[in-house]
Amino acid sequence: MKALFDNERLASKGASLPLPDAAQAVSQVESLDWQSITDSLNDSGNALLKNVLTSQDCAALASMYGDDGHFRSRVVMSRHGFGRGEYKYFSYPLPDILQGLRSSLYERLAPVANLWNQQMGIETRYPAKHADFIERCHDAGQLRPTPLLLQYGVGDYNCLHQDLYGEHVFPIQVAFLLSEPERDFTGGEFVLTEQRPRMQTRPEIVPLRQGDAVAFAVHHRPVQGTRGTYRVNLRHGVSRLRSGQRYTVGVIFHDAN
Ligand SMILES: O=C(O)CCC(=O)C(=O)O
Ligand SMILES: [Fe+2]
Repeated sequence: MKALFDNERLASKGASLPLPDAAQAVSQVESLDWQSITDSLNDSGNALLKNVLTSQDCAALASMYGDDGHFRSRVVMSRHGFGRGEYKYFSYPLPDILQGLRSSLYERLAPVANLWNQQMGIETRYPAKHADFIERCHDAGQLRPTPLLLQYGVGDYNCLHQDLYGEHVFPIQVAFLLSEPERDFTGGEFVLTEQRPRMQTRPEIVPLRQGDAVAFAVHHRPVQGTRGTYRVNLRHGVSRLRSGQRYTVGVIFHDAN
């Protein structure tokens, strides 16, 4: 339980650890097996990205929670019926590690997003570079950064939802687990549901460890059926924490109105 108390102490004091270096995290992203991640996204709408962040990166990111200089706003989930727990949206400029992860992940995911749109008969195509997609968001008035840091304590949970913030949507997002299951917290599973036309909803738990990430569909994805392609509707959330404290970083590629 030591790490938990360290996190708690840091968060409550508002002390941040030294900022992690972006270069190592980006090279970790680049060394992942993107063919198998792409296959997993196409087959099941989500993919596990193992060991992207070191435990030091995770501790440094979680410790930012107490330092309001990094954030543009704070949301207490129970006030909005979103669940229980809270989160803060980062402000621009993002910490280097998040800026680096956001653009390197985008470059790998954009081809998958383009294939999905083609299969779903959606005309939108995504440029190769994240900066060009962000310019499209900003030109449409979606100016506010969406990457966020979430904090859960005992009894907290995140209701099933979709992170849509305006007309422009990048259809895949990524969440990083900063805490270690069974050591720092119990419960608190990352949950995905997939609603298929005229069928019952399919649940899935993604078994994340500290430093892992999950890439998943924001709202729809194509599924190949016997009579052609159909669209399924996805939501994600977090089951109730039974004990401890859990931090995550969410990387959403579109900006918000
Ligand atoms: O805390 C989590 O695992 C889920 C976070 C989330 O909703 C998001 O990253 O959009
Ligand atoms: Fe979310």
